Amino acid sequence: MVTVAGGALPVLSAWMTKMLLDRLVLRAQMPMLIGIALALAAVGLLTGVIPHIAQYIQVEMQRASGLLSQSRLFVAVDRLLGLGWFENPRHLDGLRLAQQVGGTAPNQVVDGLLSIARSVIMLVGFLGSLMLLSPMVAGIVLGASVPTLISEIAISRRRARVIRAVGPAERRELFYAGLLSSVEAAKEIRLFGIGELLRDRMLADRRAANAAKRAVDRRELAVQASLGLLTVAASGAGLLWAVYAAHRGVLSVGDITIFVAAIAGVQSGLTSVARDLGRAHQELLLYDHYLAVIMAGPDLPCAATPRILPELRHGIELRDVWFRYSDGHPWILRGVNLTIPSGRALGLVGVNGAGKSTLVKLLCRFYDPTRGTIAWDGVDIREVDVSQLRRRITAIFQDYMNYDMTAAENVGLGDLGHFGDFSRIQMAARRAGVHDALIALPRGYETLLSRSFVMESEGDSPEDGVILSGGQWQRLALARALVRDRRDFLILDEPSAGLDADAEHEIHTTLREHREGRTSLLISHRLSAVRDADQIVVLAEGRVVEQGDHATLIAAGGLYARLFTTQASGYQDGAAGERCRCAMLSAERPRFAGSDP
Ligand SMILES: Nc1ncnc2c1ncn2[C@@H]1O[C@H](COP(=O)(O)OP(=O)(O)OP(=O)(O)O)[C@@H](O)[C@H]1O
Repeated sequence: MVTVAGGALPVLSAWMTKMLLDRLVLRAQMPMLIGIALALAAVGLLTGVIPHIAQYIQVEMQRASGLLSQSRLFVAVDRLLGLGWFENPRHLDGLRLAQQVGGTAPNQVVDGLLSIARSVIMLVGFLGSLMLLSPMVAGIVLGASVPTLISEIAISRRRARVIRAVGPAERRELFYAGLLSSVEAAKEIRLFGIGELLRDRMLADRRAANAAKRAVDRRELAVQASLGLLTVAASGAGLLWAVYAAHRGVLSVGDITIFVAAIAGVQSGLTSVARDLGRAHQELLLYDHYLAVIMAGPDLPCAATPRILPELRHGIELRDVWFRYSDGHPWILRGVNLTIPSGRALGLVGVNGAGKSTLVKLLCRFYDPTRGTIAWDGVDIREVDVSQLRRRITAIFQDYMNYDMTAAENVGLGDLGHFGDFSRIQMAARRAGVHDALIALPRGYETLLSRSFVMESEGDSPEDGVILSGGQWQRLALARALVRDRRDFLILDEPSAGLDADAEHEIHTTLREHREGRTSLLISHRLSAVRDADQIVVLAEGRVVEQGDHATLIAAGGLYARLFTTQASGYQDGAAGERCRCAMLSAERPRFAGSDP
């Protein structure tokens, strides 16, 4: 309705102007002239109001489709089960473009089509008027617009290509901008004085993106300018013909008015049809990125008929597990065989880069082994539903998250089924030794752990948020793992790396009690923390090189014994401490039986 009116009103206005002028020349009666003038004013009023109504409807539609597309996009992202997709820069570029166009493209296309419909209605009206006055001029003006149409489509393709090509630079620019404004990076940026370097890189990326876009703009400008000349020449010729015809008395004064309006209308109608078609075409090309994310297949193979995952009774077994992150990467795990018996604690030890956290990622099925299998009571974990597997596991990861949410939410996220269960949250926080610190916060457990956001609903001032210390954050992450109670398998990847000596001792005592009778995997560089484990596995260069309980491994005098002795002596005196540091550094490249001599 708004579209039809938007297209028809200019034509109506032109015809009414013609009528008015012709009646004036013919000295028609005053009431008739006033009637036409009033009708013309009403048309003018509608012409003024309708664009605002159209604008309102357009923005409202944009909001609705933006919400829908954002929701669908992140449902699709959340459906991805593994981590591999998120480590692929092409996917991340695609995701950014998808976010950019997902909400706007459908609207832009609909707007474009409505605008084309409006222009076509106006075109038909003016072209019809022009045909009545001079079919030849109508043909010339129409013909002159064909090159514009073709060039708009070509430019829209080129623009879509450029938007795709500058994606990585724009994402890097966002990354640098994020660093320059993030509180986490602020310390290093200031101390190392790297702000200028980051800023220069950010601006270089922006300049590169701008240069690529400018090249298309310039091309468009050149093409449009030359085509504009062609159109002006065509309409100028038409106007000359009209003046000549009026001079000969073939056209009236009113005819001249409508002729001028029709030429301008046809030209602007054709230009906007070409422009809208080009834009809609460009949006559709970019919309492919949104569809690619929405329709992405599963990133991990899913069993057609998943097997039921039983409660863990016997154990988790890795059978000849080989893994590398991609064909181009080196092997990280090389034929690992090990069993985590049900109800027992397994300690996993190894120098930096040995593959411990990678093994954790495989156990949670963030990746599948490249070769070999991981079996849960004999069932290959690839044959069960991933979410079922993960429901049976709880973990604190080495690179745990700090959420800018309240303290209670930071813990409660560990078990969404009991998200609001404050007594459970409190119990987990007590176990993790962070309860006292949380109740001492300005709003206790309801304190927002952020200096980046405020709780607007609570009317907080920006100064009210709190940032915890590193060790407190770590305890909170531990509480998040512990609130997820009654799970079959507990993974603790460096749960005490950021804790002071007392806290570490206290946490490990608590965890020891908590692990009692549960199946757990404990990874720690502090060997005193793993010495109580039922079995300790030493991983080096992706292989299990030693296995046994603490006493057996010490007696064997291998890598574990060396690391343990070095660490223990480091606590005894300064000189030994220095030896310890050197030994730990040399342990970066361990020597063990069967390795380099
Ligand atoms: N996503 C990844 N893509 C490619 N390589 C990776 C990835 N994650 C880890 N690696 C590589 O895998 C190797 C093992 O890393 P992993 O984090 O498993 O070691 P780790 O034994 O846990 O070490 P640390 O004791 O330092 O935590 C390292 O060489 C690392 O560079």
